[in-house]
Amino acid sequence: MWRVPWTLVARAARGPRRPCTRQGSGSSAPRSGSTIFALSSGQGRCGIAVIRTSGPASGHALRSLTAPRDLPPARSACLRLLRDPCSGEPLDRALVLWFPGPQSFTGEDCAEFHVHGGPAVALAHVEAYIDFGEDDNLEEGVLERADSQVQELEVALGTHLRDARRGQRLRSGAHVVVAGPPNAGKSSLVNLLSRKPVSIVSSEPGTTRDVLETPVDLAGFPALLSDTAGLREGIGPVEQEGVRRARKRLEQADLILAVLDASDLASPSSCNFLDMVVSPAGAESPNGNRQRLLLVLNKSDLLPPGDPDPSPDLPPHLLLSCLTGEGLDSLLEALRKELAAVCGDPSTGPPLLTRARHQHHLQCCLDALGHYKQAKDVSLAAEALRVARGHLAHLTGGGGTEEILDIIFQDFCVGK
Ligand SMILES: Nc1nc2c(ncn2[C@@H]2O[C@H](COP(=O)(O)OP(=O)(O)OP(=O)(O)O)[C@@H](O)[C@H]2O)c(=O)[nH]1
Ligand SMILES: [K+]
Ligand SMILES: [Mg+2]
Repeated sequence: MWRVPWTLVARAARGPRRPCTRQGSGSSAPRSGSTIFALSSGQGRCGIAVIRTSGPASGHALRSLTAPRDLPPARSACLRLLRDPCSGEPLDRALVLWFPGPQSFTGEDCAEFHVHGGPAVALAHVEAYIDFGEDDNLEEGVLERADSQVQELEVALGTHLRDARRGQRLRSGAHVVVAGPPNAGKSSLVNLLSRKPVSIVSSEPGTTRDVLETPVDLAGFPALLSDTAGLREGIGPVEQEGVRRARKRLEQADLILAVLDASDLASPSSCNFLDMVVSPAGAESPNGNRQRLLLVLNKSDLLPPGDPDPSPDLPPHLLLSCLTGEGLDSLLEALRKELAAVCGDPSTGPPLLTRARHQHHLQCCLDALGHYKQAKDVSLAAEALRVARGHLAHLTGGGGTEEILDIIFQDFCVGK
């Protein structure tokens, strides 16, 4: 909910339906051609919402909402009082920007409105009830409205917080663990993906004994790639420790790259790895998550020609030859899809919380909203909202006491 109704910007962008009687608006009728408008800030509730218009009526929309002042200088942010173009009623004090075409993102005339919203308006409703509850002018259902807005805010914050880990992965890198039986070509794959000789490669099974980490750019995503010891039983104490560490690393993986030797799928170590690592990853864990895993059948160059898939019964898999590089492009494409899901794709998904500070304040805000719901007394409920607002203000810098009083007088016509 914004203090400037969205529909008003829409109406202004379409041009006036009936003549405005306000004096000195200076607004000229829009030129022909359609003007579009959209909320261009992120999804969900926010302290400031940005509404953008593009098209010939943008200048008209901006002029009529900021009348009697004229258009701000091009491409400079200006603070303006926004008013309902017809009634002249003040709506919000907002930052506005004017981008005359063709020097704009779209090439057309564009305008931006940075308007207030969010917690100050939820909180103002409750405070109005406390301070002016006896007032006949106070609208019915104010508290019910506040309750439902708190509920919406809770849902939106919960969604953002669940995204937090994805944001952290995007910043610090997803943990991608390469695992498989001895000699499957795990180290060869790590070297291929990191484009440098990170791990020793040899024909001797049990070459890699410890976890070897290397930061890499995997299909455009930052990742921490770990090479691990081949998983097998009946070995000496040093290799056993390597296997223990490999298993531990597998538990922490955001994505497992499971490597098998395509020419050796029937061996006990391959079967054992399929049973112990690959099959369980397909099953849902008690918390409803699935371990992400890409199954790679390496050494495809050793397969007899004309036998494209050595094992159609296996779970979905990719064929690869680290020796020839065949299948690498398909693997990178599969990695890109998996990592976009793990890290979140910043170009398409909701805004990601990449900072621990953001996460902390959003969690505290969510806790305070929980206290609001439990509060038996309306003053305690308002105090909980004040705390919630304080945490959000750390992120947005808005929603002060004056702003709240402003909304009380504006929305509820009290004291008049
Ligand atoms: N033909 C063929 N040989 C490969 C391929 N990839 C790896 N190799 C060979 O397979 C052997 C084992 O490779 P590594 O990369 O050391 O295998 P690993 O899984 O790391 O082995 P451990 O660390 O001992 O568990 C080496 O001789 C590699 O040259 C491939 O695609 N084709
Ligand atoms: K080896
Ligand atoms: Mg190795």
